[in-house]
Amino acid sequence: RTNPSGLPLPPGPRGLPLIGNVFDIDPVRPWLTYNVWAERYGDIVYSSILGQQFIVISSVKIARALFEQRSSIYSDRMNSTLYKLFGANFITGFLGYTDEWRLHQKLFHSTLHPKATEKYEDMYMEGARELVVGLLDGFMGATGELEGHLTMFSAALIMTITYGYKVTSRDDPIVNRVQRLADIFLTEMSSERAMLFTVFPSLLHLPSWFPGMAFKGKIATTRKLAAEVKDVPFKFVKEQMAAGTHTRSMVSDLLQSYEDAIDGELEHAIKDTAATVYLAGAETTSATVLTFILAMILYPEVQERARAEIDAVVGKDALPGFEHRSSLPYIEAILRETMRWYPAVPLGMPHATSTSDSYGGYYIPKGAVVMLNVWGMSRPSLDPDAAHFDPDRHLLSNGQLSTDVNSAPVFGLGRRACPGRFFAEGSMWAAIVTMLSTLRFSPEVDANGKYAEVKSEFKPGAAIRPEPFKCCITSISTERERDIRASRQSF
Ligand code: HEM
Repeated sequence: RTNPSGLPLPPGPRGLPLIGNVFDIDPVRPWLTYNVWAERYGDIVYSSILGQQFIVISSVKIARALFEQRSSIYSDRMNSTLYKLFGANFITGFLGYTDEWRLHQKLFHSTLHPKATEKYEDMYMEGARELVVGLLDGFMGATGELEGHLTMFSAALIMTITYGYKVTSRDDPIVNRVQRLADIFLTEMSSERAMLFTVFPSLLHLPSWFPGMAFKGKIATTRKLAAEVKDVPFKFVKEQMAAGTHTRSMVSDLLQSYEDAIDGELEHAIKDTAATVYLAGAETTSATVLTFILAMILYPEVQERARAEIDAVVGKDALPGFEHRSSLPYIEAILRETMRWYPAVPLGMPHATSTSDSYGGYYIPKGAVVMLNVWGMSRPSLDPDAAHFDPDRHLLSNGQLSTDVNSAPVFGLGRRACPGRFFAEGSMWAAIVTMLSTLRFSPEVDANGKYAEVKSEFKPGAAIRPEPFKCCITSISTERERDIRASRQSF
């Protein structure tokens, strides 16, 4: 669609010529700026940065109308030369709305749809129990130490499910390599830089000694690293399969189910989707579980109520498992509330329009970047209660879970919605329920016997996560602890 009736662009802040609104936006926490804009201009706001037009949506209703009902227009991504240059253009989330993306989508769907992910439930539980034992044996209350345990939890689980590869130490070479790549992508391919080179690709010809271009010096090694991240674990699976020693995984399932149809293109796509899993899933999962622990320390009454639900449904000394999930609505509500309270990806991943459109009397240009202000939908600035962690907001008066279609889309919406959602929810549920059944989280006690203050402060990154905090972790059930240690032998 073009703009034949001369419709206006959506309202928004007036920017400076050429650079647009670049200086208006909080560079570290842009979602805070978008909340202010939503209050001032409404739920659909237009802006521009360095010539790139973008639209920010702060209402679930509008987001659904565009991303779901008009998904053929709103499912593209910003096509930055920078991604290609760094060898990051294999990542599913960066692909345009192309046949290559459709193939990735099909592969993800066949292994990660809700029914298919049930086959990973034992692995989620195994990971959760390893995490609990790690916290009981190795956690000394030091700042930052908690992050290490959670990073290990999500990395090990992702490697097991994706490649059937067992990670046993924090120095694992395969995990180190992919984590290094994730760190480089995060620092060198910021959205602002990606946008700049999308609008002015010729700037990329400037030499690396030119101010602001030093990142070019890292391109060759990053591309090599990206190739290794895709090839090394994939080769591991193929070798294990050839020797008949492989354990079931996403990659082995895909290789087996497409056995007769495998050609170069398909093999390439399997490698790329598998490597995407760590880059998309590791930080988001560990950050969300860390947020959960912070909430439990700040809201001890929620922790106690959760424990009472587990004891009543599962039995005082028995261990919870997936067979209990549907009978534990309060635990499910805690998981939902954790993702609402501090959504790990507060602006989702930007979509882009593949043709022009109009909505609500406004013109939406082709090629505009369209962002979901998930933060604003989760925490409307006009709701004084929004900062409060309250799982009850997800429950009906009869104690059952609500099916609120207006809840913030923390996994995105439409055809580009997160394909790892069920994997993420299953693994986080296993971690949360296992920890609540065996551990108590509390603030650290200082030399005078007083609880140290814990603040809810968060830092941005690939996923936003709490600033390091100190805490105490104690075992609350010797029976469950014993059974967890014993069950690890059988995995
Ligand atoms: C708490 C955990 C997670 C959160 C909060 C999360 C959130 C998101 C969000 C907001 C998007 C953008 C959706 C959109 O564009 O509308 C996304 C995309 C994506 N996520 Fe997740 N995610 C999580 C875990 C995972 C896991 C475990 C995987 C592993 C398979 C994964 C794989 C992906 C992929 C491949 C995309 C890109 C989809 C596409 O562009 O078509 N995510 N995720």
